[in-house]
Amino acid sequence: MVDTAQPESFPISRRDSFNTRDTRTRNLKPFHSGDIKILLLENVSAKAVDILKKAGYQVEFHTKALDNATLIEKIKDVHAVGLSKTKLTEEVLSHANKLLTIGCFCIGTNQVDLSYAASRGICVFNSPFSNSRSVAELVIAEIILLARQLGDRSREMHEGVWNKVSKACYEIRGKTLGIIGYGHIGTQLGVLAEALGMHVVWYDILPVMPIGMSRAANSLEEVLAEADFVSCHVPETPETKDMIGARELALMKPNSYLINASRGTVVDIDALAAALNSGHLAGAAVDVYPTEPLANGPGFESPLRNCPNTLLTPHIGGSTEEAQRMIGVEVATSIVKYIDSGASVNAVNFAECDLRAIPSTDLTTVRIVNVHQNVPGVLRQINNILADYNVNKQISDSKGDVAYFMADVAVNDPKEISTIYEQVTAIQENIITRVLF
Ligand SMILES: NC(=O)c1ccc[n+]([C@@H]2O[C@H](COP(=O)([O-])OP(=O)(O)OC[C@H]3O[C@@H](n4cnc5c(N)ncnc54)[C@H](O)[C@@H]3O)[C@@H](O)[C@H]2O)c1
Ligand SMILES: O=C(O)CC[C@@H](O)C(=O)O
Repeated sequence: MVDTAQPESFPISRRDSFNTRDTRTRNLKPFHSGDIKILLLENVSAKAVDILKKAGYQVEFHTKALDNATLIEKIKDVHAVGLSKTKLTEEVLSHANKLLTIGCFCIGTNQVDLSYAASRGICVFNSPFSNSRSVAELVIAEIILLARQLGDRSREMHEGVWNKVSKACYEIRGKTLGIIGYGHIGTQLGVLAEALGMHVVWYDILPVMPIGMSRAANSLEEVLAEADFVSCHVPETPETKDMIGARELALMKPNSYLINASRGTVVDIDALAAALNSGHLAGAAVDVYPTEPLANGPGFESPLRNCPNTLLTPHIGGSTEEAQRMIGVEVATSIVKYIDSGASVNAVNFAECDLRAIPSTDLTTVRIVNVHQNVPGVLRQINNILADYNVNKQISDSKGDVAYFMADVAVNDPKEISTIYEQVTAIQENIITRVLF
């Protein structure tokens, strides 16, 4: 496979080009930083822009998503893309000639074709829990708003209608919260709900330790039958598609409430609208939709518009200053570490590998970073190439069909860097090879 990922400033052949800025460990770089181009979409945090610029990269920043044609044009020439909801399908990624890494500045990674990206040697990072607390706090607010019908009361007041009622308005103390998906967000939510006096019952496909007084249910159905409020916190997978449909809504207690701040595919929206309009459910809060607009503005359509006691928010579960700042730092740092030193720790579609840093006194060691097809015999070929060198350390791991390899190799003459690079790149199963020094 042809490797076009090595920036044009590679290879160099002068020993004085070894980077020795750090006094204790070498900062590895195979290229002039200015060659590295980063495309940032959808207004990712200014913190991320700072980190990527400080790394010396060229950063192109967009506040909004790009249309598909523009995205395809731009992705041809960049080494990293940062996004939140933009879809990077196989079709889009097939145009990426230089792309090394994708940063999802969010938790969900369902917008990227992860396995196709891996097959092209593109390492994808996300921020697995930086916005979990923000989502959990929003859901807590929604539980209280629904129980008190605050959405409807506020709308009526804005329309000039005074409507003081207490009928079917409740405290949440002593009520049962059912959590579907007891992961980062589900567990945070459970802790907050218990602090407000709620009972918590949850369902997860994994055997997770219950936190506080919460209790694991044996099935989804058990949660639906018991809970006054049901809140979904599962990822988008084939198994979670329409996980809450007409059957599941019918199993929920009369006058209970449904909350979905996970993914729009998890709840059948038409069935939910029917359950609200019939009065079976007393209310719902929805933050995510099967299809979502790419830009702010009018024109949002949904069968849920005008349903009674229904809170609709524009996918803002993780939209707080705190969360966006933390996500910006975490994902931008992962991108820099991957580009500059090959570390794939926290990758979602790659084996996670890292090697300890090279001491600043060691001016002869280079780092070989290689992505290859995970088939027998490739490591033997790589190690045959490295056989005449002193390999200080190496690591290899695989995920599915793709394997990742890193080795720190002492070279006698910087000219050998190009030789190693060319030989490893020539291996038939090679996907991407980089030499960092
Ligand atoms: N609204 C927002 O702005 C917003 C913000 C962050 C995350 N999210 C969404 O919330 C989802 C959950 O986030 P998280 O950080 O808690 O993820 P997580 O991976 O920590 O937890 C998800 C949990 O769901 C469980 N699960 C998976 N499939 C299941 C199934 N079929 N039935 C029951 N449980 C199942 C998993 O075992 C896991 O424990 C994310 O995948 C993302 O799509 C939305
Ligand atoms: O804020 C966003 O764009 C995405 C938030 C959320 O859905 C996530 O997956 O982290």
